[in-house]
Amino acid sequence: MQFLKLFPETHRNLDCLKAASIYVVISKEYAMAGKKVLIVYAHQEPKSMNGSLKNVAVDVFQKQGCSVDISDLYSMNFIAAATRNDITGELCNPQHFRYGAETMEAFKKGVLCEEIIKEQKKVQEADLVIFQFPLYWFSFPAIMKGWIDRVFVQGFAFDFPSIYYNGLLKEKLAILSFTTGGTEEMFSKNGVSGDIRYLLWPMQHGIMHFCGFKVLAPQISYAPEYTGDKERKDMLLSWAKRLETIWEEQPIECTPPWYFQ
Ligand SMILES: Cc1cc2nc3c(=O)[nH]c(=O)nc-3n(C[C@H](O)[C@H](O)[C@H](O)COP(=O)(O)OP(=O)(O)OC[C@H]3O[C@@H](n4cnc5c(N)ncnc54)[C@H](O)[C@@H]3O)c2cc1C
Ligand SMILES: [Zn+2]
Repeated sequence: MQFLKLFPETHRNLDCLKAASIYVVISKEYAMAGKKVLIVYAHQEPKSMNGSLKNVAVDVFQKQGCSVDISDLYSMNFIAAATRNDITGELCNPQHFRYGAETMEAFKKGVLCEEIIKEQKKVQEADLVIFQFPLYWFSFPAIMKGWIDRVFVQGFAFDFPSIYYNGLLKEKLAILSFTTGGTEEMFSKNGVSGDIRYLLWPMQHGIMHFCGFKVLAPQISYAPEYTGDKERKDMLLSWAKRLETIWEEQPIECTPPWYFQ
């Protein structure tokens, strides 16, 4: 108060400051309100931890006024295998089938199968793609890997030389949110499974970054089957908390030192 008497101008300045901070809050909300999120979700059981993590994300984004699309791969009976059936038109070379070359051509001609076209549209519209899955053999479950194999077609997700920082999906963000069987300690540098970042290299760098995505730090929910209910609730809360400010996050520096140093 003494300070305000000495500097009466400050009243006005404080009002300006208040107005500015309200403006920042409103503009932040405005900025995230129109955002579009795609959750690519791979779990067979809605009551699973992965199911709960997916639901938490849907809740938070809907509260933010974002639109959320979900590709629930098991419910969709999504086909994991990359085959000739993915091309509905004539093949360029039926004598020697090359999946990559044929799907690239089919993408250009608009003759990929309906299932792939639908998923590509969802990716195209999304600002952020979240991959929600249980870790299977240090990687994605087959159904999700199949989604990647079939949806991230050359010409759509990447081309040459449009890879990594020039990948065709470079305006988008990606996050891997996954659960593990192993504990955090097992996935440490000196643990039996080695640093979790070693296995993130093919998934985050080899796939997401290759296609141009800006990669946000992964959300790892360690060993939910082996912790108590309180710990699981905390994992869900920390995901919800993180998602509240997800649009302000900076991507990781997705280069070898992040993974291997
Ligand atoms: C083929 C295969 C390969 C695998 N490879 C690996 C591997 O390489 N490395 C590795 O570490 N692990 C591996 N695993 C283990 C796997 O990653 C874990 O089993 C999985 O991540 C656990 O997640 P979940 O969602 O399936 O758990 P769930 O068993 O579905 O859930 C765990 C617990 O959370 C509870 N829960 C759900 N929702 C809530 C809620 N809202 N609040 C409180 N509790 C809740 C459930 O009731 C349950 O008790 C593998 C598993 C398989 C089948
Ligand atoms: Zn990278």
